[in-house]
Amino acid sequence: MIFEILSSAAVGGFVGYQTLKSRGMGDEGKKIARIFTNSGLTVKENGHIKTAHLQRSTKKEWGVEYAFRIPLGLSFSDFEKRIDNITDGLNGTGTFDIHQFIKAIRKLKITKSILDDVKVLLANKSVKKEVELSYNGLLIVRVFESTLPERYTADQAELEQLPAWNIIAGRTRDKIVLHDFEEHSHLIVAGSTGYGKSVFLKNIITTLVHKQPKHTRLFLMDLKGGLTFNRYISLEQTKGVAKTPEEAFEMLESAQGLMEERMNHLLKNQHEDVQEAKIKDRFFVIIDEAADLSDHKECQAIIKDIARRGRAVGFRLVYATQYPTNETISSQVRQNCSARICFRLGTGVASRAVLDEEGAEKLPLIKGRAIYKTDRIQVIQTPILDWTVIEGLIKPDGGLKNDGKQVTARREHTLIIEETTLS
Ligand SMILES: Nc1ncnc2c1ncn2[C@@H]1O[C@H](COP(=O)(O)OP(=O)(O)OP(=O)(O)O)[C@@H](O)[C@H]1O
Repeated sequence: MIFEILSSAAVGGFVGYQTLKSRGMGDEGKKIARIFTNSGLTVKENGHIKTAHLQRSTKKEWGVEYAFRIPLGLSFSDFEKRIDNITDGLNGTGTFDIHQFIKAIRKLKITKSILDDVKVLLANKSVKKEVELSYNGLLIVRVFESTLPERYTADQAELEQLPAWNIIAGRTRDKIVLHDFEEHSHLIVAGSTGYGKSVFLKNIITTLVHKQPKHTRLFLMDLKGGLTFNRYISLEQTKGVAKTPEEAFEMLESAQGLMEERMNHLLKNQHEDVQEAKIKDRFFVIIDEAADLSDHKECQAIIKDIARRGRAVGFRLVYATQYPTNETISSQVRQNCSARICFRLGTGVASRAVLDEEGAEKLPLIKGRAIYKTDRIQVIQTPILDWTVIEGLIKPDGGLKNDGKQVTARREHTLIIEETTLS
């Protein structure tokens, strides 16, 4: 089950116009307990009806965190199922803050559209708070005063601070979430068309190339025609860009050959993995629209092999698709991808094919809004890297702005696979 769930109803609300003053923290805590009781989250003990008991409430920058003790006989998932009751209860008319509303009205500029602006304020006056639930021995209810941003533009300073082999997965309301390719070697990226998969893949490539120019090696496969990776073709880190299943097969065979070579090297030197062997190079096999390879048995066999054996030898698989099903994402790939990033999907069935649970179909219609799943689940806004930022990191002609490296000449053919040495 999803540990943290956002109330999509609250997205887009005029959250800036309300504060906790409408109800004190104590009142709100009691109100949440009442919502629990009224929505049936109770047990009967010694003739008394009991629900979760409020242990503490803590004011945070982003809102208030409440910790409840769950009574024996109820579980976290019982409460999770009532997320909508909690959210709706907190956003009912009872939370309407007249003072804040008047303040908001005063802030309005007197223009022709003032009547419309007031209507919007009225329509949104009770759509304010977002709620997340999690469990750490206590039931944690986080009530947010601010919504997730609808756009998050990562800047160069943020990229510079990233630890090695980390990329920015996105941001929540209160923090930036990183994806660490050393910890979670393989990643599934899924989502309906137009919600941000390609932008996310570019974010991965740009960050890796910028941060680890000497040690990043890229096998790029774009079965949608090659446009996604167009600007990366000439990078010296790019070992090739495949655009058809045939080219992808050739590239995958080459990647598998290198993987085998590394495996033998580690075996010969009695190392368990690249970290222990202090081998710095990492090979990223990035496939955009991987569903187009799902019928290609030979490609599938190699992809599964990379997913299964790649981690120890420094191979990282990024498997992106807009058509997630049990057929397009094989069970071997799913089992070996300990991280998944899932943009909005059309159905709960599709969501289950990526996340092993529903949830992606309930994400709001916001580009870049995604569920990031590792050992926990977080709803994030993925970064959008402006081309000006990318071009600040990667020269337009394909060379890198790193260490005064030589600019690699643009290649004639897209599929060029080079030999490499262990380092
Ligand atoms: N993180 C983001 N934040 C804000 N807007 C975004 C974000 N990611 C993508 N977008 C917007 O959505 C558009 C489509 O994104 P993108 O090309 O990544 O979609 P896609 O999922 O790869 O779609 P397709 O599968 O059809 O290629 C982008 O051009 C951009 O305007």
